[in-house]
Amino acid sequence: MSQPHDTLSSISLSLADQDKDAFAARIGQSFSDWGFAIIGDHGISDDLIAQAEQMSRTFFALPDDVKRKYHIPGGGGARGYTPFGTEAAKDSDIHDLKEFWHIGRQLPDGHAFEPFMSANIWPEELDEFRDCYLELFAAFDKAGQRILEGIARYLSLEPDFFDDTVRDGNSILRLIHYPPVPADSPAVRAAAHEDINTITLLIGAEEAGLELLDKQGNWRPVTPKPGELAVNIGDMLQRLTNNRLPSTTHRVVNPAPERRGHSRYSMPFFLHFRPDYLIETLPQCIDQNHPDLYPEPITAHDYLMERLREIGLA
Ligand SMILES: O=C(O)CCC(=O)C(=O)O
Ligand SMILES: [Fe+2]
Repeated sequence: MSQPHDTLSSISLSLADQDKDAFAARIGQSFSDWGFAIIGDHGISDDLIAQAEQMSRTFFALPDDVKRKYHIPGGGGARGYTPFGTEAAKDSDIHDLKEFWHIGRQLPDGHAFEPFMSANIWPEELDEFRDCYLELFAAFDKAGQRILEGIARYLSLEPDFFDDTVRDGNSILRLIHYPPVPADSPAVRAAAHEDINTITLLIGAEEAGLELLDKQGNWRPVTPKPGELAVNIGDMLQRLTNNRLPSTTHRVVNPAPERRGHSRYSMPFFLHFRPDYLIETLPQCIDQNHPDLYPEPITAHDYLMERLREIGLA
């Protein structure tokens, strides 16, 4: 049962409805072995995914000057459009080969978290854009909550432990376009990095390229089937769990020569804690063999700011 599995196999989220403990054991094992899990039957409808993928293709096909109207200078890419050649991984001086759009949580007017979370902007060229991605945001939130319930059970926490920690959290839906890659490009689509947040749920990784760095130091392709999610642990959850659930380094490599002429589209949802949530090592994850690696608690917001500065986005 606790033997490390040698491949990343797909886990059905519907198992959580039939046998909560079995689901928790399987995803817990997958996350502790790999920092990743492939999740099927996640409840996000095929139609919604297809519409969202189509909308992303349509948006990124707009002329450059139209897209750039939605770039907020000095906004760190928190909302709206970030052009090709802006984001670089930590300690990297070569930019990733991608452009992206960020959608944040829609807070009701006057919400206490407004100072931490900018308002969304929407492209006026695409009528259904707002509704489509707000629906996808909500669907990701719901799937994420069910996955977090499994993680809570795995860690011997109350099953609803994470509900309050992520309520109205600073989560972000990112639409990414990786354009065709010239043969002589020195850069890669996305350089090796770790995600900063709690967990990430990704649609679109069936187009090859995503790789994780395993515990032996080898790069391994992450290959969900169409419609499945690739889910990974971020630095904030790694920190909360005293590294019991690792935030695994991953990257998106350039395609084989015959696919270089094709774009790649993906849609990660970075599920975040509430900005005021204090990330303080879980006592369940500290023992004699695992002393507390993070004796200084930090709020999710302060941690995020620290990390965004490192990648040139704050
Ligand atoms: O596009 C992908 O498959 C992964 C993207 C990613 O890792 C990220 O944006 O943090
Ligand atoms: Fe990532």
